[in-house]
Amino acid sequence: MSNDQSAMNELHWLIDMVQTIEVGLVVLDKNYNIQLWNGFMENHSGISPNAIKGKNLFEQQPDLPAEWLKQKMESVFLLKNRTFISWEQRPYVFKFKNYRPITGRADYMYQNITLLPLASLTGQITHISIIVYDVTDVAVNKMQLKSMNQQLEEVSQTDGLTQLHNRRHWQECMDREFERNQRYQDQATLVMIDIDHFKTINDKFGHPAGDKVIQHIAHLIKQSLRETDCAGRYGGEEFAIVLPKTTSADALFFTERLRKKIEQSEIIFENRIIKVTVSLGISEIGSSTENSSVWLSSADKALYQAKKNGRNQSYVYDATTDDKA
Ligand SMILES: Nc1nc2c(ncn2[C@@H]2O[C@H](COP(=O)(O)OP(=O)(O)OP(=O)(O)O)[C@@H](O)[C@H]2O)c(=O)[nH]1
Repeated sequence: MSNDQSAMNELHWLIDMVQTIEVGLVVLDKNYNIQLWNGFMENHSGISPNAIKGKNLFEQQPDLPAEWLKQKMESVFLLKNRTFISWEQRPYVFKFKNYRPITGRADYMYQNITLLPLASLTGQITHISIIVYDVTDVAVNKMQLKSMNQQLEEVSQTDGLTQLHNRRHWQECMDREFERNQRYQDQATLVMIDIDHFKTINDKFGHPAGDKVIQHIAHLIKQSLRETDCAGRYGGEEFAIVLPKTTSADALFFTERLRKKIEQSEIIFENRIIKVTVSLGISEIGSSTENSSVWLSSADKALYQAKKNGRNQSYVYDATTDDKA
């Protein structure tokens, strides 16, 4: 075979490969007129190379992000460097429908794109190539994994019975708020809530009824919170709330409103009416609150005092009478 024949064969093979490869290939001149549009592009756009050749890309594909893409291509022409566009930066450039059955959850094909400067025989950059990779499978897998990790993280931070933060995560919230408070010299108050005579409820109505009472209280707590408040189930029938930017006087308004709401509410369990009350301990960060453990224990002392004073009430921690509490 002569050299000429061999070169012709190679060219023929290359053209065949360009047409059938599972990657989109487009060549444009400086005016964005299409010089090459391979089989992949035809299959996904429904437009044949013959129909589109010589025509302006942006007129033929009106869904393209024209200004943004032109800017990218201008810099490729200017700097003579290739540019890479990831699906994470922009899910797709060409709006091609996704037909893959496994990745049926994605409406459009996710794409990685390379913009490649093409030099003429004289070394000038006269054309640009757009290479389109279908990365729908990778993108969908990655997004599924991310959403599963988010769900796992949420589950690991949530109390199963009440959907409030669990103790560990709530404690992280409290530590963070304490540190923020120390840095900005702000106000913050901690509230501990305990259901009164809960053992009696369990004994009288049974453990499932007790669980329903816990859920009911958690629901009323959630209803009363602001976006920035952080509430958790601290123990069996004990709840804890961090109220950022709140003084103990303001917290007392909050706890009394919540306490009355709980007192006035009823839980129906197997056609029986259960009524409960709660006791609440309040502690604002003050000069003697050395660390978050001290903050927590002062709210606990206030709660103890509320119980001691007869239950169904709020009690504000007072550092000056701490010994007596
Ligand atoms: N149903 C149910 N009961 C729980 C759960 N966790 C803890 N308890 C029960 O809660 C009761 C707590 O009782 P105590 O700590 O003695 O206090 P109390 O009866 O609430 O009385 P005071 O707090 O002094 O008003 C115990 O009987 C625990 O078994 C839970 O998840 N579900």
